[in-house]
Amino acid sequence: MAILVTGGLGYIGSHTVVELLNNNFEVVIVDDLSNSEKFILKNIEEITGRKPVFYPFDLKRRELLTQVFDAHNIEGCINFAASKAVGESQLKPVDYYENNLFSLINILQEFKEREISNFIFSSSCTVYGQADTMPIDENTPLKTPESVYGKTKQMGEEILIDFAKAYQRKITLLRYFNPIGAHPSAKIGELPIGVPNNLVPYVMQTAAGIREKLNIWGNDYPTEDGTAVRDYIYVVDLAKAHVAALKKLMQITSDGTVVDIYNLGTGKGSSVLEVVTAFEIANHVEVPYQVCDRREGDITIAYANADKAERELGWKSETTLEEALKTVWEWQKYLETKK
Ligand SMILES: NC(=O)c1ccc[n+]([C@@H]2O[C@H](COP(=O)([O-])OP(=O)(O)OC[C@H]3O[C@@H](n4cnc5c(N)ncnc54)[C@H](O)[C@@H]3O)[C@@H](O)[C@H]2O)c1
Ligand SMILES: O=c1ccn([C@@H]2O[C@H](COP(=O)(O)OP(=O)(O)O[C@H]3O[C@H](CO)[C@H](O)[C@H](O)[C@H]3O)[C@@H](O)[C@H]2O)c(=O)[nH]1
Repeated sequence: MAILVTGGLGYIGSHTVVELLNNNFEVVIVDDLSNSEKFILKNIEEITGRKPVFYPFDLKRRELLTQVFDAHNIEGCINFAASKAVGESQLKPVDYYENNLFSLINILQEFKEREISNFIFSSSCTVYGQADTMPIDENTPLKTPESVYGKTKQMGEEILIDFAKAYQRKITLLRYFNPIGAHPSAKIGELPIGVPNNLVPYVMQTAAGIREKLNIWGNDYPTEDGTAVRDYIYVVDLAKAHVAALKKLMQITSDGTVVDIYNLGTGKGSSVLEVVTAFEIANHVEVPYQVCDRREGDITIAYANADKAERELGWKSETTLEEALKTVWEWQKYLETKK
């Protein structure tokens, strides 16, 4: 019996594969390497001493996916594979809908035909938009996301709920807040391909001298220091939540529909300036910055109420912001050795 992990060589996927292997799951990865690199597979093997099965192809190729389901006894899927750049999604909407939704539908067709259950979906707190109250729990009303990327997440959730209801299957939607950090071994982390859009990779590259200055997008928000607030969750903690969610889903033996939804965050909001300062203190480096206009589409504040995950999955975030930011710097040093 094996778990299919799509996008398993990507940032969150690779950390989750490590946790799955450490928990003795058999893992089958499908990843087309569109936003990841093959050396991550070797490093996963070095960290865990175990070898996941790996297929390098695009999930939109249904016939290849069918062969994977024929070859392995798949009993569940964690679906990370998706395109995730918010700005790019506005410029290439059709490509984003195609990649994020066709991939999902192809997997669900296999599930449907083979009576497989246990599906875990990577969703995002972007489905809440700018929530009216903080912290954000799972009952906070959803808003139409600003970006095409966000819409693919909301549509993905709806497709999965309909799938679970119609075919009596078990699904879990995990809404991540802002994942950061790298594995303590510094052998896997977020690959900086091109100019980073996200805060922490940009901070990392600025500290390393790859970027001259961090642009802080706005200091006129109605927050304590004027910069926007997010909930930064350590990626290894996030990976562990997937294992907990999968175990819970697999333990449910009764036939029938199960739709579980969990917010995964720390419960604590940090401003952009707080992240910059924490990075400097944790790593004894300087992060030069300048304040610029707000970035279009950004919200003011988002942080999670993750009590439901603690109650029902026995999971909670354990790593502090400073600890997580230390692993970011170790990862940057590792990347320099690979040049
Ligand atoms: N990183 C975040 O801030 C964040 C926040 C919320 C939700 N998410 C979601 O979590 C998931 C994982 O994010 P990540 O940060 O690890 O991204 P990532 O880009 O590092 O990983 C995604 C992986 O999927 C692969 N992939 C993409 N399209 C594919 C396809 N059609 N066929 C096969 N492989 C394909 C890529 O090569 C990559 O390795 C995504 O669904 C993302 O939308 C991420
Ligand atoms: O160079 C930068 C990059 C970011 N920021 C600021 O840092 C904060 C965090 O920005 P990120 O881009 O790291 O994260 P977002 O919260 O904007 O978006 C991320 O989290 C979302 C969920 O809320 C989606 O999942 C999305 O895919 C993912 O990129 C924002 O206030 C942003 O304006 C800067 O000031 N400078």
